[in-house]
Amino acid sequence: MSETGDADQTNVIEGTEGGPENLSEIDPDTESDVERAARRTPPGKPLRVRDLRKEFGGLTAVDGVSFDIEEGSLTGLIGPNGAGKSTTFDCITGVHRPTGGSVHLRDEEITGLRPHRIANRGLVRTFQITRELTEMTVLENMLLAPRGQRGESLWRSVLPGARGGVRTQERELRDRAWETLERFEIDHLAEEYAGNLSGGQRKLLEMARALLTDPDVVLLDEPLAGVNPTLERKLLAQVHELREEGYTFLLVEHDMDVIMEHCERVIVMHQGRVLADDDPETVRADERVIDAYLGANV
Ligand SMILES: Nc1ncnc2c1ncn2[C@@H]1O[C@H](COP(=O)(O)OP(=O)(O)OP(=O)(O)O)[C@@H](O)[C@H]1O
Repeated sequence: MSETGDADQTNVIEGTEGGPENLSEIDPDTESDVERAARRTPPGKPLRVRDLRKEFGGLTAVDGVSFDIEEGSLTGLIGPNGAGKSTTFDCITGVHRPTGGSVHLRDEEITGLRPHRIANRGLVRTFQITRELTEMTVLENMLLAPRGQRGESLWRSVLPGARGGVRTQERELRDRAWETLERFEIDHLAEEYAGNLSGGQRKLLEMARALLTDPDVVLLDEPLAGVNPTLERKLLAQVHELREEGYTFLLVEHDMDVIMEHCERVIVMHQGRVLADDDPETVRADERVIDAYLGANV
């Protein structure tokens, strides 16, 4: 069965789909096995992006982006407005089907797969809590693992009809939901409607939901927007702790101080391309980066 063939059996929880372009996978290309092997991720680099492109009509939003992400790292992805950061995230996570290039997660090519398929393989991103989800409690948000997360397959396996151990799996899912809420110190809010949470608490919930399914690689999309300094410290401390446990993070964040202080590596995008990819100090001193930011409406 194709990767997209059974997608409709699941409920759409969030608007992560990029439209008709997601409905099919990228056509198999004609490259040789040797070329294909060269694009796979080497050991210690769970995510490899090669020559990624995305065009919207006549506009090239992502123009040949390549990078590898190190295991257990916190890498920042920055760039002025319109640089192509979100589109890159969307192409990696299957929200958009790339126009060209490839994405590998460990040994597997995930280019053009639908978001939940990619999540099932261990790459997730944080999603904003949508309006429907604000009308559910925090715990319900956790248990209703959103489309595009590994929990979906876990949840499906506890539905009637699944073979054996249904209660055990359901209990495990609940236990993990509680543990994750405790980890982010929002377990006391479990019965609260998500809509009643503060901006910062919602960000913690978004992160908890992404982490619920124990992913390998987590893409954080502006996790600190609207977060007060106390919660910001808490969130960043969690990210560092999780990193030490082996999770790998790629972070899009507009707060440059956070990026420079917390990431060991920074990828700078400008006009759809990678302008610099280095440690924070080197990036900060890079004339091309300074020019790109000075010339842009950041
Ligand atoms: N769905 C779309 N249709 C058409 N153009 C798009 C679409 N999404 C993004 N773009 C365009 O692609 C370019 C890159 O946008 P993108 O949102 O990826 O940049 P960004 O670096 O994330 O910017 P920001 O920091 O402002 O969020 C921009 O010119 C944007 O207008």
